[in-house]
Amino acid sequence: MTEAPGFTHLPDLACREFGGGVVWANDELFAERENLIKRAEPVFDTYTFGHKGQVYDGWETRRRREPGQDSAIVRLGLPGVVKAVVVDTAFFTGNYPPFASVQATSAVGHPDPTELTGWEELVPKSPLGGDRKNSFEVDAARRYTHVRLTIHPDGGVARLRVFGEPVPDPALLLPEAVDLAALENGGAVVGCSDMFYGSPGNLIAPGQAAVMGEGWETARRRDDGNDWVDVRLAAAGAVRLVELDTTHFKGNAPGWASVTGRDERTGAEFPVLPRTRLQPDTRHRFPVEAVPEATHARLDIHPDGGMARLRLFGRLTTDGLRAITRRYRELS
Ligand SMILES: NC(=O)NC(NC(N)=O)C(=O)[O-]
Repeated sequence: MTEAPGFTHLPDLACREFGGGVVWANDELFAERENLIKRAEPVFDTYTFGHKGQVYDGWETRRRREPGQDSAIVRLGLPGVVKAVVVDTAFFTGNYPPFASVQATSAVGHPDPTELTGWEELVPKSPLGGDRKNSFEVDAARRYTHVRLTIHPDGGVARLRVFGEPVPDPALLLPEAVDLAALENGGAVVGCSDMFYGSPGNLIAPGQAAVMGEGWETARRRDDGNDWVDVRLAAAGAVRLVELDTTHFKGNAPGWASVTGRDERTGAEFPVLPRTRLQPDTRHRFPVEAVPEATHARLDIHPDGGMARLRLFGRLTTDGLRAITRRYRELS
């Protein structure tokens, strides 16, 4: 164990605010895994007992009665090269894990946690101190997407920080693309199947959704149909990248989604994104092969559920840009 203050100026690639998620843990009886990547420093109140025991601001597993270890998997919000890991055991004194190890892997697309393979060791099984920041330098020149914290044999960890340098996927970098669906660019929701719990207008709002209530959410379907939303694009354009963000929708993300383009001038309809499996609480990004220009797009979710944001990045056509310019001049 070493002090690594030289790395703490780097971004925390796991941080919730950067899109990180604790996608799996084998146990979280005493305290929920999501606490591990909260940006705020951990806090503690004495004598706050809930149904399961003392309340801790961290991830805490039950006391093992058989040999073994406990693990939690974090999807990095910013995939990249890891330079240092901090296992912060703040306020865990009689119940911190005496040892921890950290593994990482690099996955393509949007896998289910059970599909992750190829784990590589970032930090070997190392002793931890209680109620302190345990820092470990990492020497691995590789882009990782997921990190797995393993505690030996059990106990509580307040925060896991993964300091490093982001490495973007060039397939997701589109020069000159704008969000054709965005409210701020002139996009509008013009129809939807259901808006029982949340307005579909939220899908195209600026910024990220802070909570589930800032997204679009339908009621549970009890028939064989599916929910959908229809968006009028800012102007005519060709979609190159679809972003479907299910952040905050953990037990109620749709299982699958598809996007269909439509050109209202000709009546043509064409697939933009075929029916694709979705993960809970994930900002999915799907590059799109060349598709015709559209004035509208319909998002179908199967069968129901909720979504935080829909982004349709693409290039405006010359006609589309002309229409936006004309409107701006007429109204300025
Ligand atoms: N007082 C405790 O913290 N006990 C237990 N933990 C919680 N959260 O209650 C334990 O056994 O580790």
